[in-house]
Amino acid sequence: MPSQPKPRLNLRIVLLTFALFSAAVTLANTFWVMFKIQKRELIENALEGNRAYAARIAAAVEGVLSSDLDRLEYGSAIVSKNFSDRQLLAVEARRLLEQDNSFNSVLITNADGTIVASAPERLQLNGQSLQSREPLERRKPLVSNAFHSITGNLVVFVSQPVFDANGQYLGLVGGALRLEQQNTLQALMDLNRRQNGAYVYLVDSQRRVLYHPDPQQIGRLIDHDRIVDAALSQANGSLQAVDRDGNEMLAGYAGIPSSRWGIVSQQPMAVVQETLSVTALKVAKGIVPLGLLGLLLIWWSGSRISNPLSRLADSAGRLDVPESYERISAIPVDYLESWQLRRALLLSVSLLQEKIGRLNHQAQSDPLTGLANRRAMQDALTVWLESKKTIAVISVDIDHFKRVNDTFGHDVGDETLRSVAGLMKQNSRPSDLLCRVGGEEFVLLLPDSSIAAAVDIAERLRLSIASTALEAVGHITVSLGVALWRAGDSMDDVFQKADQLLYRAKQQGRNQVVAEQESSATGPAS
Ligand SMILES: Nc1nc2c(ncn2[C@@H]2O[C@H](COP(=O)(O)OP(=O)(O)OP(=O)(O)O)[C@@H](O)[C@H]2O)c(=O)[nH]1
Repeated sequence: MPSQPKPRLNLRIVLLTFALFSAAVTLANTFWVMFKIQKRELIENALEGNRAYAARIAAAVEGVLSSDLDRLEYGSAIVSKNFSDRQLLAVEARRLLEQDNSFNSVLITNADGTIVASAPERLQLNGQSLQSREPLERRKPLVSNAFHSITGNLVVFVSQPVFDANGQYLGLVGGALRLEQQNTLQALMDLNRRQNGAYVYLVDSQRRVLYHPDPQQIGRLIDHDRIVDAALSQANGSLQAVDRDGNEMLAGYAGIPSSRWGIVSQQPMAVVQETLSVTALKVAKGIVPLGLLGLLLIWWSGSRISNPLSRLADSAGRLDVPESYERISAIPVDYLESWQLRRALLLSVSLLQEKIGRLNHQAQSDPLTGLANRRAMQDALTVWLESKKTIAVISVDIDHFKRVNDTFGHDVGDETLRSVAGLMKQNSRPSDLLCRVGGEEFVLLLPDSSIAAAVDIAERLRLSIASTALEAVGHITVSLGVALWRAGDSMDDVFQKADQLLYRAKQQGRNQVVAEQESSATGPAS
């Protein structure tokens, strides 16, 4: 099977990363959508506000101009009755000027455009020619575009033609509005100054600025500006566009039909962006604590979900450890999948440990007799030498076992070995360890035993074997050597001693026990 590298990510990291990532994306998305909606709304509101504002100002300007025309029409009617009376014309010009603040100067010209009366008189305009020829040619009520007057001021000229009773054109009565000076138009516009970076300006049909909150801009020509184009089309609407100075603007526009002028009310997009940034910051401040709480909650619940799985996975890698079953049982399982996994693992632990136990038993026992083998004896001694004060060692060897084999065959020999093992079990305590260490050699280890107690057991075993008639073989005997290990002794020396005592028992005629200290053999069974 091809070996794959061990994955470095664990479930907890995957789960938490995914959950936190999803939450963060959802939060960011919500914030982004809110931001977009808010932006759209602010833009639409600004556009609609400017459109409505431009329409309102246009209507007001239209009202001012039409009332100026009305006043001049009235003056025209008065002077037409006696146009040759210069005194009358002068009085009427003064009256029109002083009536209110509508005009900065009032002129009356004859049909050639020569000024025949004017106010204020200090300007001394009488006898000079009218700069703008258009009103003379058109012979209609007219609001001009801006132009430079005789005195060099930038003005617009509002005029009414003067006809006699026969309909003959006599000249005109007109009022000049100086764009840089206070007049009703200026007063109206100044009254309507706007907040939040928004402002209004007025252009004539030739794109010249007639009013602007920044006086520097008055008289300037605005070419190539979509917003001005829209205003001069005389429609009322709104537009998001870049102005001539390269600033993105949210503009409303409206036309003034009597003069073909246009009004623009506009607000830099940057102001909306700024409002938006402030709102976004407020929203973020509101969202962040709640968002953090949510993320903490996800972190906590993610940990709770993944914790049992992590612990189960960790335990799955160490099923062979003896305390596995208890450790896995202690893992809390709150949901079905973890419960199923725990149950499966517990089952695996039981099966595995049962199998390990079986293998251990097989590895540590003698297959013929079922007694412990040398390895098991070593393992037991490793533990006992640490914890026991004494261990009695009884070495057992069957007498003339070769004869059994030779006489009855190997199988009967094996059966005899099994019978001797059975008798050894019968004559020992559960705490004793019975081992087969060679062909027909056995060792009994008796923990916490005295030499006398060990001799008793050895003797009982000898008698038991000698008195038992085995099938096919009949009676056999064993010889035994008994030695005692005390804490601090060398175990190898004690085994050697037990073997020497056994050898002595053989030499002394077999079927007897020879123990240390007394060094006396208990006599053979008679
Ligand atoms: N059937 C059988 N015989 C075995 C086994 N292991 C060893 N033997 C035999 O046990 C016999 C041991 O014989 P010896 O060591 O000469 O000693 P003995 O005949 O018992 O004589 P003494 O020990 O001096 O009383 C040999 O014939 C071995 O072949 C076994 O597993 N099964």
